[in-house]
Amino acid sequence: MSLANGTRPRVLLLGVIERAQSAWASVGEVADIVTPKANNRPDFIKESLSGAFGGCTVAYRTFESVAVTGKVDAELVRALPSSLRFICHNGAGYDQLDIPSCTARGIRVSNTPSAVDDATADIGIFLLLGALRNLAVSMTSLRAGEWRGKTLPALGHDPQGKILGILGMGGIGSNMAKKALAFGMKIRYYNRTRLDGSLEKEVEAEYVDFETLLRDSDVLSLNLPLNAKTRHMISSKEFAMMKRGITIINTARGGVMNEAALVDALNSGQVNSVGLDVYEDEPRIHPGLLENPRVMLVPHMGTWTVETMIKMEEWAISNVRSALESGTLRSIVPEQRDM
Ligand SMILES: O=CC(=O)O
Repeated sequence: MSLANGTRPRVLLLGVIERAQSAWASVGEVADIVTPKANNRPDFIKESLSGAFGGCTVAYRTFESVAVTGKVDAELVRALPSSLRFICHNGAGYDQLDIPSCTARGIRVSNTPSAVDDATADIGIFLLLGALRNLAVSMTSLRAGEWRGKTLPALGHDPQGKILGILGMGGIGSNMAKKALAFGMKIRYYNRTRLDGSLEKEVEAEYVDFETLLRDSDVLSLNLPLNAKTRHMISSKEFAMMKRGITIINTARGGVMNEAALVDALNSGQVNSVGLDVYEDEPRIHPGLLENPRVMLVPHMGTWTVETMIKMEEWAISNVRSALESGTLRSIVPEQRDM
C-alpha cells in the first residue's frame, strides 16, 4: 500500500502487541511502524513536537501506554502530528481519551466493545461470589499459614434468590446477567436506554429506575462507562438509599463510584462487602479498602486472559487495517458516530 505521493503509510504504536503477532505483522506489510523512544509524558510530547511521528495517520494504543504518554487529553492531542486521523484504542473503556479534543482535531477513535464481554463478566461473577462469601481474608490467612485466620471469618451469603441490580446493561452487563441467572439470582437493571423486549427476555431482567435499583438490590454490579455524566454516580447519597448490608461489584471504572464515600459506607456497615477490579486512581488504592477484610480486590485484570487479549488485539488491529485501507473504522466510539 502506498499513499498518493508514493510513500508508505506510517502507523504509530503506543504500547506493546502481546499476542496477535500475525495480525500485527499484516499491518507491517502495508505500513511503516513507528514507536516512540520516550518513556514518560514530557519526553513523549517533546519527541512528538520534534516531528518524530510526522506523517503517521493511524495510532494503535493500549490501556497501559498511559504510563508513557499520560492521558490522551487536550495537551497531548495538540502535540500529536497533524497528519494523525485515527486512534485505535485496544480496550472497551476509552475514558483515558478526551473524545471532544480528538473530534476537534479531526481524529476518529475506535475501541474494542464486545471482545471484552465474557472475560469481564466472568471476573464480575468471581468477585460477586468472593465478596458474598468474604473470601478475601481467609484466602490471605491460609497463605500466611493461619488457616481461616486468627478469628473465624464472618459467614458468607448465597447468591440464590438474591436481587442482582445491574447498572449499565450493555454487552458486559447483559453477559453478567445471563451468568448470574445460573446462580439463581433475580435480575433488575437500569440503563440510559431500555433494552428491546427480546433482549430483556433473554436476560430475564426487569427494567427499573435508578432509585429503585439502588433500593431493591442485594448485590449491585457497576457495568457502565466512565464519563463526565457517570463520574461519582454512586456516592454518599446513593449509598444511603441502598439496602443495609448490600454487596457491590465494580468491574467498570473506579471513578463511577466515590471511593472515599465507599470506605465510609463499608465502615458504617451500610455496605457489607465489595468486589473491585477497578479503582479511582489506579494503581493507587484507598488504604481504607486495603485494610478492610470485607473487600475483595483484583488489580484491574478483567480482560487478562490469553483468549480475550487475542480477541481485543485482533479487533483493535482490524480497526488499524480498516483506517489504512478505507479511511473508516470498524467500531468508532459512539460520540463520533456522526463524524
Ligand atoms: O478495562 C478494560 C477495558 O476497558 O477493556
